[in-house]
Amino acid sequence: MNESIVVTTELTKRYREHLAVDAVSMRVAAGEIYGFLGPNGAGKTTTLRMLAGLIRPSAGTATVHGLSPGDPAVLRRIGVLIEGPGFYPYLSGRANLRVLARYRGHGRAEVEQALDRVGLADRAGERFRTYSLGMKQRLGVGAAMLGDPDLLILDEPTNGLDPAGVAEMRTLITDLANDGHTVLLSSHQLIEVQEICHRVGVIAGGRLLAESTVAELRGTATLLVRAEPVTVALEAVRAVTDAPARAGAEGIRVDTSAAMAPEVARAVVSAGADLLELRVDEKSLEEVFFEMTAVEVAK
Ligand SMILES: Nc1ncnc2c1ncn2[C@@H]1O[C@H](COP(=O)(O)OP(=O)(O)OP(=O)(O)O)[C@@H](O)[C@H]1O
Repeated sequence: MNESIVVTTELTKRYREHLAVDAVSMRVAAGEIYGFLGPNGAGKTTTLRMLAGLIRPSAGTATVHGLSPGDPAVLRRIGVLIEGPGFYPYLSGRANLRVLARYRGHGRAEVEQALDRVGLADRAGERFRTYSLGMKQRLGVGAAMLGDPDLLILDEPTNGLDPAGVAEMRTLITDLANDGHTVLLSSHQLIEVQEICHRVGVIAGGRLLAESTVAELRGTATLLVRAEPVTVALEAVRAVTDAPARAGAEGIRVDTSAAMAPEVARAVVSAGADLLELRVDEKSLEEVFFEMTAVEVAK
């Protein structure tokens, strides 16, 4: 894997007796889109705030580009969108970014570059209050993009967007990663995470339950075989694979890769059974996520 940009070790945040983030050890590699995934109140925003240097951990450590999160050298290299920057409704998108740019020591050229990156160059002269929610969110990403930082930390960038807005944001984030930016985003919208993130960290109740690629998280695929008679088919399946196979109401489930499908089909047919259906049934990230977080809640 590429060089790690963000590394946390047992990172913890406690608010009085409440453990908001509980010993989280995570790693975000250069150039990847890392999805921080969890239900409401899981501890996503609190973790991102610690990484952005906005709040201090109660215990554990975090480094960004090998340095402490609040270090000025780090702040120059990261762009943050957490709980939306406050934009002035009566100023244009461009004027809003200019206000922020002046405050952060960036010039007008950087404002134009950021507007261009988030696809708002054509509408930059219009007042912020006339923007759609999707445009407002993109302006937020534009604000984070000022100075072209190499790491973007985006808290729920698609929150409240309609499907078209979600799709636009997804394209924007993918484009940014293709241009070499590293993106750490949080979300409870599993579908988008599944589609655009290279790796995900699943958090619930303050604890990081898993960190892996989406494919690894989903585990092996299941082949679903509907055939008659079931007993003949099950025996045939077991003769060609050692993978666990069981007959249930839907048919026979075989926990194996999709590549086994032709061999399983041949075995069932040559054993004399009628093959009614054969499909590869992959768990969606959503199913995995609910299974994992339900276990955590039940503890
Ligand atoms: N400043 C604070 N004081 C006390 N408790 C807090 C504070 N900030 C967050 N918490 C609590 O810490 C827990 C984690 O909150 P956090 O905002 O990090 O979750 P989240 O995963 O971002 O959820 P959401 O998607 O709802 O924003 C919650 O129970 C929250 O109430």
